[in-house]
Amino acid sequence: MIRLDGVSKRYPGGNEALAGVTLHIRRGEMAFITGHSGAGKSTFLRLIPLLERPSHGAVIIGGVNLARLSRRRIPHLRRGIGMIFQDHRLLNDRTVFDNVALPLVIAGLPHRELGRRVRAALDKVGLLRKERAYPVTLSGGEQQRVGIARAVVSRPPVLLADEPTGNLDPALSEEIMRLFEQFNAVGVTIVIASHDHALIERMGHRRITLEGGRLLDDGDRR
Ligand SMILES: Nc1ncnc2c1ncn2[C@@H]1O[C@H](COP(=O)(O)OP(=O)(O)OP(=O)(O)O)[C@@H](O)[C@H]1O
Repeated sequence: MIRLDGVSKRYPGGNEALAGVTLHIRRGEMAFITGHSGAGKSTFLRLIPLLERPSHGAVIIGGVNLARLSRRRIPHLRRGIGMIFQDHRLLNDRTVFDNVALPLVIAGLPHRELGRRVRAALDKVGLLRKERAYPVTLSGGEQQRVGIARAVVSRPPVLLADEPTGNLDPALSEEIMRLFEQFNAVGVTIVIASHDHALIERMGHRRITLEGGRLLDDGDRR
């Protein structure tokens, strides 16, 4: 599903953020990317929806080498990938409903269908009763769950999360991770960058460790 073949990434004027990374995350898998600050975790995630391009090597998503993807196919690639960020990036002047609806509005979904889909996504993250609330009135855990609802509302087959629990206490962090597991249980491929070793250990999924941009350890046991 997500294949990296000898991928290196050097930012202009910067050092090597990724160096010779080769790995395969299968369809329906749930994997954690871990490593110290600056190890290359965010860079790894950003290559998948083509927010960055590798300096060397190939990124292959669903059998498609992204280097050969035409510019007009990029929106299609991105529609298939839900992204979740540590700071959740919600629009504070819009309600929870409107935040979650945004990807569907951009995709031009008919209004009636939109309400049904937004409420289904809010229901999955347990926030149906908050649809009229504004993000600032919610707790940190609730805001993150709105971010997750927004990421899953168009039912993408892939979810990428960059430090989704970075601002949350241990109990809320575990709750968010269990939510990801529920999406994984219905077949969504999930990749989560996190430095919360204790939590990752408890979750017991594949753990991919980067160090200075290199693949230090790949917990792929298959
Ligand atoms: N846009 C950029 N321009 C230049 N250098 C960058 C850019 N983004 C990242 N880097 C550098 O690439 C390296 C890897 O960064 P990256 O953000 O991928 O690491 P990370 O493991 O996600 O770190 P953190 O846990 O702190 O977010 C770092 O040395 C960083 O400074």
